[in-house]
Amino acid sequence: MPPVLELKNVTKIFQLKKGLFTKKKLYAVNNVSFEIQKGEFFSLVGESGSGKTTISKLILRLLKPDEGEILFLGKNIFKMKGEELKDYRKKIQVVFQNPYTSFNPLMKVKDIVKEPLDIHKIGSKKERLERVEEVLSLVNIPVEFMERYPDQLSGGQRQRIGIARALAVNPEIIIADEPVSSLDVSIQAQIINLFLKLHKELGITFLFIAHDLNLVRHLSDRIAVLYKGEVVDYGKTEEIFTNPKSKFTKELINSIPPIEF
Ligand SMILES: Nc1ncnc2c1ncn2[C@@H]1O[C@H](COP(=O)(O)OP(=O)(O)OP(=O)(O)O)[C@@H](O)[C@H]1O
Repeated sequence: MPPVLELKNVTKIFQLKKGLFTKKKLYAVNNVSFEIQKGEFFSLVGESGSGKTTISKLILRLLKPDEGEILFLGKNIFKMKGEELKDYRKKIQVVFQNPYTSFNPLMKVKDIVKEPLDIHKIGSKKERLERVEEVLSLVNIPVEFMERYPDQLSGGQRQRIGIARALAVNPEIIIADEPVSSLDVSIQAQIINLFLKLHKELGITFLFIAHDLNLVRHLSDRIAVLYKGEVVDYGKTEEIFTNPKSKFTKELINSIPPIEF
């Protein structure tokens, strides 16, 4: 079976204006390669500006690479059209960083979670609502919350709703882009434990994006460390922690105190 997702020598260049008539090339993502196998918890770690969000935008086809390929189950995502592209959009779901801004405040929880099922026309009206109940229970949100609006929820509850929404269409992979960085520290551990549970119990494939290496240590099967757009360390989590190749990864390991769960 091919990897769920594979990046092959992907480069993304932004043209920055330097002066009135001069431009400078910024290699936001530079010759990046990694693969994510089915059922794997894979983390992409790097400091601010290292290219993490650009990579997730490339995977979501919101940007096009200047070089390289991105393959989903062996198929080039930039060659997909029509039904194949719709299917790709269904199979790759995202949990965003900020649960305060990622939902329509006028939509009830049940409609927020149901929306991907509506968009992809999955199931009958009744089946869609049953699926909403099912995924809410997976993220430990009581069923009575279905009638609430986002501003009636705490930050942690909102992020659980975001995760339920991503789960609704039974995706092949979930991209979680810094999903706990806007939450209180006390809530972060709860949400991290939820990701761990979903991965262990349901075998969901994750691409988890974070700036904190120690945060992803207990979650990840494998990690890629990004520095200035390049992958400087890539491999099994414990190998990276015991034998980091790059100076930057060593600094990351030593600079941040381990998180207790
Ligand atoms: N549309 C754009 N135009 C020009 N430069 C951009 C654009 N998007 C990103 N960049 C630059 O590309 C580099 C990588 O940005 P990116 O947002 O991918 O980093 P990041 O690792 O996700 O950072 P953060 O954790 O702060 O979100 C940065 O130097 C950023 O300023």
